[in-house]
Amino acid sequence: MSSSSSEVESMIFQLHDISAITFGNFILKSGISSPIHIDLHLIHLYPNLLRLVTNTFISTLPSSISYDVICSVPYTALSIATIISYTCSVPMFMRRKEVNDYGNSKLIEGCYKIKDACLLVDDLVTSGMSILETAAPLRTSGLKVIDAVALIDRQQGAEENLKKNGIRLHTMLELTDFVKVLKNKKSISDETAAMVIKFFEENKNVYNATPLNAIDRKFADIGNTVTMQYEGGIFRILEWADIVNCHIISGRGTVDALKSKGLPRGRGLLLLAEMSSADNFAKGDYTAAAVKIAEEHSEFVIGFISANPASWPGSRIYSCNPRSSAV
Ligand SMILES: O=c1ccn([C@@H]2O[C@H](COP(=O)(O)O)[C@@H](O)[C@H]2O)c(=O)[nH]1
Repeated sequence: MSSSSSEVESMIFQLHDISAITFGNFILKSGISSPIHIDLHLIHLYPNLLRLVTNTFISTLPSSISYDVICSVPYTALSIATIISYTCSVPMFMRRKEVNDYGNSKLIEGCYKIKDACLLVDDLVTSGMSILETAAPLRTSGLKVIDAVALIDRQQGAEENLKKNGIRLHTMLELTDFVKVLKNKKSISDETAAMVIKFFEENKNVYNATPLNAIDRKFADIGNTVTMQYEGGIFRILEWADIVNCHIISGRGTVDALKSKGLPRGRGLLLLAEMSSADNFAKGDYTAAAVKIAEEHSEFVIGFISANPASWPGSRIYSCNPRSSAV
């Protein structure tokens, strides 16, 4: 069974009525501002609408994809994924955004087997970053992540971004269709509709336009301390910094600790392999140790800070001069 256009239209009007579709000026996760915003978490307050949304989702799931387990992108899609799991009798597990200091401290909750094909479920995609942030720890845990489904596509680069990262995106509805339906029924003015359609025409790829945030924090302490420095304090670096850097003077525990927090969020790390100050100790065996640690953490360490990268093996993906302003 597939959803009729009248069911889809009814869903769009109800979403608009409960202010799950709003028009104004909103900053998105990708950093861009948008004249339209969708808040699908509101559907949890309206059981009939939740049923309509999840039925639409289930009836439009492509029959071509095969999967053993499903996992939601935290957290709005969690209830949608739960209902899909229940209705289709497919096991589900959950990926947390953060590991709690209490309880079982698990990042991934639920049953799965290594090499299981996992279908990711999201409510809405813009750049596709949330799906990638969810896929990274699952892949590290041995799951295959090849397909992702989302109810709404804002058509702003997610499909291309995910394809580059080996994930096929299947979406049910496009956000511009919402605008057209609301305009046709005079629920929004022609001017608002025209402004929003123009915005989408001019912002087709927010992923490529999104700048990375980096901080020259140079973490150096033991694991427990850098964990607190990374996620806590007044700066809450983990929340916003895509790339951080660290010394390896305390050993690989520093990198282990940063990775445990950063990798699930799709963050990256640069290791200080060399320094430029007179009489510094970051050379020879020290630099070689940095390379070894980087290789052991290759899914998280994206490169090095290095004074003379051409002079030693391993200055692979990205190397940045210690005096550079890039980090
Ligand atoms: O109108 C919107 C736009 C975005 N969201 C939330 O953002 C992520 C999707 O953004 P990506 O850039 O694809 O990561 C999605 O999970 C939404 O929760 C939104 O709610 N409404």
